[in-house]
Amino acid sequence: MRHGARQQAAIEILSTLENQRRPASDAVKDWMLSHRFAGSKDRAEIGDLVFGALRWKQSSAWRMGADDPRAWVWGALRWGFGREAEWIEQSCYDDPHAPPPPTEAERAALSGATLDGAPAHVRGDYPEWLDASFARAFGDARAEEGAALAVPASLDLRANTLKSDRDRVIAALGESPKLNEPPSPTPYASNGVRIPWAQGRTFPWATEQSFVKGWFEVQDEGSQLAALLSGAEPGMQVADVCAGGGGKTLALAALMQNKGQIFAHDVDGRRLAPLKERLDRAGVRNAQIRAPMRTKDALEDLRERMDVVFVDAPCTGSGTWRRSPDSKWRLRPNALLKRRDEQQQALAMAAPLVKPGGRLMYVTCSVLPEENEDAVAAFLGSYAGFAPVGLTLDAPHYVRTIGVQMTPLKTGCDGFYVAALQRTA
Ligand SMILES: C[S@@+](CC[C@H](N)C(=O)[O-])C[C@H]1O[C@@H](n2cnc3c(N)ncnc32)[C@H](O)[C@@H]1O
Repeated sequence: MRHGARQQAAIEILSTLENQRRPASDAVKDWMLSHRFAGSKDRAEIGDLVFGALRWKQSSAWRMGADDPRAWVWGALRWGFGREAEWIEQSCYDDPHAPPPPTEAERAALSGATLDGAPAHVRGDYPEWLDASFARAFGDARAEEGAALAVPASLDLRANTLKSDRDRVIAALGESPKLNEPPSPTPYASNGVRIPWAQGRTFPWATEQSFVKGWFEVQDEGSQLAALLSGAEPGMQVADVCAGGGGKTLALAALMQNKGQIFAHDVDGRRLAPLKERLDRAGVRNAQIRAPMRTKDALEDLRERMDVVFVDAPCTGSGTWRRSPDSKWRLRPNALLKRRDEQQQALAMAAPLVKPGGRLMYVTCSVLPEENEDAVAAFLGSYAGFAPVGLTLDAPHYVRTIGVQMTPLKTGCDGFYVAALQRTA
């Protein structure tokens, strides 16, 4: 396929999404299945175009003066991926399968449109209904913060110190012919490895020998820093009560060096399914998976015994919009309300497990104050015996009334919020 045909494919995929509330990745997959002639390079570039269109949808619509898939795709090409207006126009003339060439108005927009006078939610490509939340979180920097949440993200890995170390992971991956350049250390997390985003390329990390041997896990640097901030150490008793697929469990277990005990639980037992295999591959020997039980509290015997209880709370995921740009447009106010309820339930489940003097960690991959410092304040309002603890984060971040906030703009990782509470009574 030539560039024009790829643009047309992206426009078609985005048009089908217009009437359906489903993940863009599903629509891309469906299109690929029904267009078997598309090669791997086509697939990668069409995927980038679809996601790019969604990343910068509002700012593209503003600049192009039209809010439709054609405007979003060309907006992404022009201002997201930096293609010249002439290149875009020429790609339409070169190819019978391309979209009709730009009109006079479109040509003028592609060569000279700006975001002058656009409101913050348009400049920052985030939903208008979240403007008050973004203003609370970031004030005048909200458009810039939103824009940084729209840019494609690097692939971050965590070297697993139970089996390897960062230098060995970098050396092993550096030999891969599938990478343009060797990976580098992430700037703040001690075991982080970063593979920069490259247009039209996805790195098939799961087939790397070093992955199969358990040398690394895929984990954003912000998530690694959240685990480090917990203070989990060898010999401790730790409960990860929102363990899901176990990204944090694995990071916490590595910090514990197989000494002490880590308990992984989730209210949804199905989410724990991949964990056993992941723990085995990573060489973790001190983890117990505690699936929920129908008639009994699966965590009953852990009450008041834990040094650290980690709540990686269910949230909107607004801090990960770089990785799933369509989710920002699918998010609705009632989903935020639901997540806020779940956050209080998760904290209520976690609190009784903390021993006196122990720590309750509350973490989200969100930038919205409602599910971050507000959630912690609401918990503190109804539970006596916990007090916020200051956190030392050696990376640029926002300090909140309680806890710390990392963002792509400030910290260079996904938007993670972390708070630590100590049990005082
Ligand atoms: C952010 S995800 C966890 C991700 C995981 N810790 C990781 O690092 O891979 C949040 C988890 O909280 C769980 N959870 C806990 N309490 C919940 C509640 N009351 N309602 C919904 N989900 C809840 C969800 O099932 C989900 O697996």
